[in-house]
Amino acid sequence: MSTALPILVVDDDRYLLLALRQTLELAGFVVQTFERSPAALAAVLGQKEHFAAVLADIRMPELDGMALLARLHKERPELPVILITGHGDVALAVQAVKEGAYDFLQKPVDGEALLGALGRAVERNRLVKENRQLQATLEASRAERTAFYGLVGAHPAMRQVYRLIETMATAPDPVLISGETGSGKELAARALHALSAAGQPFVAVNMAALPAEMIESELFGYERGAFTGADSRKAGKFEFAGRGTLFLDEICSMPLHLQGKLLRVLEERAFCRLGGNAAIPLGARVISASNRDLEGEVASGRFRQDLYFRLNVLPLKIPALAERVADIPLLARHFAEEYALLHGDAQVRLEPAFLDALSQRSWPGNVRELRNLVRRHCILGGQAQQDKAIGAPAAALPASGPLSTWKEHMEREEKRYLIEALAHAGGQVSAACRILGLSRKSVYEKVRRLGIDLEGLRQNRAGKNVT
Ligand SMILES: Nc1ncnc2c1ncn2[C@@H]1O[C@H](COP(=O)(O)OP(=O)(O)OP(=O)(O)O)[C@@H](O)[C@H]1O
Repeated sequence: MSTALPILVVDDDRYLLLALRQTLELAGFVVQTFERSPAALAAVLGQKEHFAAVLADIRMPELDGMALLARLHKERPELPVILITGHGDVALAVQAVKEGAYDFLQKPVDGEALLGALGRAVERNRLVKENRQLQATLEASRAERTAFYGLVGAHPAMRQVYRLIETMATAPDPVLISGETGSGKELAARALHALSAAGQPFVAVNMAALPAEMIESELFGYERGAFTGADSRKAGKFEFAGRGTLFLDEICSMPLHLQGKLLRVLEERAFCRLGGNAAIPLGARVISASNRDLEGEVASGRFRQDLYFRLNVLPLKIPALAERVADIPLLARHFAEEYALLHGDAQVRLEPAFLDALSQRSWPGNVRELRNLVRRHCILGGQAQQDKAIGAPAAALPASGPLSTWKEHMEREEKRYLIEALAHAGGQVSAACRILGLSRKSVYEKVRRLGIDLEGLRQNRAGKNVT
């Protein structure tokens, strides 16, 4: 410990003052003494000296030690004050410590006890100051943040999101993330997970991408024989999530009858596999997300109000890209860098005109759409036709492809999933039924409705067997 620290000593007893000065100076402190406490107070508040500690007699005329302590504690709360008390003053000294004194010493003052108390006091003072400096540095770097756990953005609205995520990470309650499609809801969920359950599983389930009949078994798992095709026990997403995070994306697509079941699970914090009775404790935190207005869904009776309240304990709104246009160049450069890194290419320079044009067009697909457009730009390079369009004034800019309707999107997903299962089953419908947990009737209905070439899938499989 450096001992060249300034200590203020105040005592109306001139002899004691002299003795204290000698002891402290011998120990290497720089000592300033006062016989009158108002002068001592003025020296501290006058800011001429930054004392490391104050040593004051408790009994003094004019301003006594307790009154001096009260003033110092109010105006310089971090400055340690040690009071010197007489024999009969122990109760008063205890009171002084309650009111903020760092310590007290009894007369006659023992040199060793004095140096010990002072050493501890200045050390604490140093730590408090250091901590304050660290906090200030941290605050400054927070205020300048341009990225946060995979989320890129320096707009105040995004910095507010970062702060909220940090706060929400300290509580175990459900979080409901809202925001337009492609605005970064899943990334926000992953950031929350990284801060609250790093090292534990993050399990994401997209309610809109799963056929309605499969959602229940996907979430809760099943016991052998729970339904036709359930020939072995299977764990569900709740189980896989363990003590981590279960991310329920597009929660508004959850069928009504399952919403009641999810509500019960969240309230009882336990669930059963389908066809089973054993209650499995729910250890994971549930984060849900919706790009539709859930309150509107509740009003129209498509979403249970009680479940909405249960999921929306901590609401987190991700702003649309249109609300943070200033972040577009930063995001575009980030995606160009990401592309170069992934493909081992030299980084594409993004021309100011290109960045300007990006900032002027509209982004119905939000950051996802921006990412796709920047990637296309990186792939096609400066000469490509698209580039001309991308670099053109806003009015001439095409969207990065028309968005399909909800129904078209769902049918595409359904078809893709069915083809995957059928291909996996070698075109055998009965085997695909087992994988999908669907009846033959409903698989044939889907094959017909979605125009899937079952024969082609079978031949493809046969061809593969031959070669
Ligand atoms: N702030 C961001 N910084 C960097 N990348 C982002 C940001 N926001 C979104 N992205 C990227 O955009 C894409 C879409 O993000 P994400 O899946 O999190 O959006 P979402 O809101 O969950 O979309 P949806 O509602 O369609 O499920 C991802 O590739 C993601 O990495």
